[in-house]
Amino acid sequence: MALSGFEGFEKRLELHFYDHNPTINHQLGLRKLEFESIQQILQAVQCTVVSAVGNSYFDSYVLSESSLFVYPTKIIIKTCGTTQLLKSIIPLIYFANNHLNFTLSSVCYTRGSFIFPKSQPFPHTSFNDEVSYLENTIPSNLCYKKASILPSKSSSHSWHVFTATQNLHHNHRDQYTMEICMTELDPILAGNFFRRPDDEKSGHSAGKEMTELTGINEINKEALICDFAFDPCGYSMNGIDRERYSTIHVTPENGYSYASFECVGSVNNDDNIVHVLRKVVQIFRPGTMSVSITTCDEYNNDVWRKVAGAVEPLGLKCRSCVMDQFPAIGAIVFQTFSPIRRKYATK
Ligand SMILES: C[S@+](CC[C@H](N)C(=O)[O-])C[C@H]1O[C@@H](n2cnc3c(N)ncnc32)[C@H](O)[C@@H]1O
Repeated sequence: MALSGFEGFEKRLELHFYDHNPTINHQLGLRKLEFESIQQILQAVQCTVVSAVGNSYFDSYVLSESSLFVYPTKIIIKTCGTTQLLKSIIPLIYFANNHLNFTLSSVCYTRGSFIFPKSQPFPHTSFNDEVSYLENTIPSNLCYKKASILPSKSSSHSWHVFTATQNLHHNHRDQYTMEICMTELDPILAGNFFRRPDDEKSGHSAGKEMTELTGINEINKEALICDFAFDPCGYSMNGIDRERYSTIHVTPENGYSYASFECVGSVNNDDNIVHVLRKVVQIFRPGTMSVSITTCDEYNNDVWRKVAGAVEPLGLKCRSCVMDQFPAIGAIVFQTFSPIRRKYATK
């Protein structure tokens, strides 16, 4: 941990691969990578697996610093603290290529603004360094590239995005990814993510207790939840529901409290966005919250209204809203919110 405090803001990488031998790899694809290979990739990042669970669609790992999801042709890896996430790219490409004959076809890197930027090691020392590292690391077939910082009125919340793809075809037209970052959590609610001293519980059973006490289990009642409570505080969970993941990570320490929520969903069922946003706000009551939604261009025209309409009745006000387009990835709408008054509405 940095001397200043734990860096909650995660770095997130989503990598898509092209499978040259779909008949040999069957439907498992990247899920066939051996656990030793995954451990080597995580060693480069400097984190470890805390627990793992899978279903017939994908494998989900809770990490010492956040989460990893492995689908047949897609990997999502999200890490916080002072981890070196971008160092996973070279071993990932190596294992996917040499063990499975997969080729990297797209990269999407996103992150918020670090609370302790000076504590970050290379290549996370600045967004410029991250972009240079990415450009020097990814193969040349990923020729459609874009780097952008989506600003907000609050200097502590801006959204850093780098994308690179090998073609302009949009693969997931009916899917959205929602990434929520929250700071200045309500101190009483943040207290739910501290363990009682000498509780003698395992990280798993203490995590399960936090999941139920806070209502995290009600965000998606269909999801299988893999949760973990750190000692003396901190919480991580992955939810798996058919082909969809969700994930929450909490750094509850006062002064640099932070929580994140991320999920994927279908644009055809966007009522879910409203339900999820409202639950998340009620669990953390943040002082500042950012919401980033990535999806196909057409849908994003009115998603910002849906997001604002979900959280404004709870006492939050939209302070900024920007949109940017990325080749093949789609549009990203980035909004920030803070309470109208210090006190939240109770409904
Ligand atoms: C790994 S968790 C959740 C990560 C998530 N990205 C976040 O910060 O919100 C981080 C929280 O757990 C605490 N923690 C306790 N032991 C830890 C450990 N061994 N590794 C990482 N975090 C630990 C940190 O102080 C922090 O409050």
